[in-house]
Amino acid sequence: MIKAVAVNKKFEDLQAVHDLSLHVRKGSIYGLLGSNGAGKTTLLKMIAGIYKQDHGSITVSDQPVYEIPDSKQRVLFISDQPYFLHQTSLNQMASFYEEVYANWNAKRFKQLTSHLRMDPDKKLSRMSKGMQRQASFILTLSAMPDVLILDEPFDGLDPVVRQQMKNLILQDVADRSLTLLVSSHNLREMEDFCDYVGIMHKGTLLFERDMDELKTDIHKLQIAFKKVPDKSFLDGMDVLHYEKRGSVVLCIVKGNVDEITAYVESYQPAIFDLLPLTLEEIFIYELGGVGYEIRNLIVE
Ligand SMILES: Nc1ncnc2c1ncn2[C@@H]1O[C@H](COP(=O)(O)OP(=O)(O)OP(=O)(O)O)[C@@H](O)[C@H]1O
Repeated sequence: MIKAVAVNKKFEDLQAVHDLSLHVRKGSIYGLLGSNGAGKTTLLKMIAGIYKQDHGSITVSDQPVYEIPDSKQRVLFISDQPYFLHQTSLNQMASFYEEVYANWNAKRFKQLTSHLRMDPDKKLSRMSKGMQRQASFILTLSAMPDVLILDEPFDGLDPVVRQQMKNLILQDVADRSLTLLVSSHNLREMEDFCDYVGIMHKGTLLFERDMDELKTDIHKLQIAFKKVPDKSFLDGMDVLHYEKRGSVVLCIVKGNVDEITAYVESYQPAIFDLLPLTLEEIFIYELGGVGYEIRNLIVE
């Protein structure tokens, strides 16, 4: 659905996005994580057709977004700073959206406004930051996009509204295969919300993976032995990290659960636990030093 290939973007001397390729499948939720200044917003704006890339190609449903203005009907972007026309209310913005977006759904607009208990006649500039953000969601979801691009969308929302917004999005993903690309610093929130995750660092994509695969492919082993075997024990597994504390061995390994279990049990451990890792732990072990740097920056 969204394909970026070898994309570059420079601001004067600063290479904000460097040779970046990314693929978001239709009907999936792709979480773009990364430290401050990694280039997430720049990339999202290029995918939304707001900036033009210097090199490389960006397509949505095989059409180049920047060159084909019609794609702006289907690809909508909610920025981290909501923007509304001067002195307008939600109802007035809705009239504007109705003129611009061919798929505008007035019934949905009314339902969402009432569901979120928003006053549609109140001036948006007099609303709180969180309410303005909700107004952006209402307008954007009522325009019925095929692709929604969100830049740190949940910042400034209280936990109840945060969950309501996520539920609305999930409903559109399930009902009409909405494709979502969302940037965030909040690793824990993205862990539960996304199907795919990509990590940007200094303008490049370090890592792009399916969330389920990611979690089923890497494990933490805690093994207590009566007599700890020598280090050749590790040679039979793909070990990312190893620690020995007395008779207890702690390993982070990649691979198939059944194969790892059979291998460890052949050494007749006294106690053996195989545990899942959090997304945060996976980054740290998979990305080595960069993982530590990212963890410090992107976890709340
Ligand atoms: N319009 C611009 N003009 C000049 N430099 C820019 C512009 N927009 C972004 N940059 C620079 O490009 C780099 C990437 O910025 P970007 O906003 O894309 O990062 P980000 O990952 O979204 O960061 P954050 O998480 O802090 O929002 C930064 O060094 C930023 O200063």
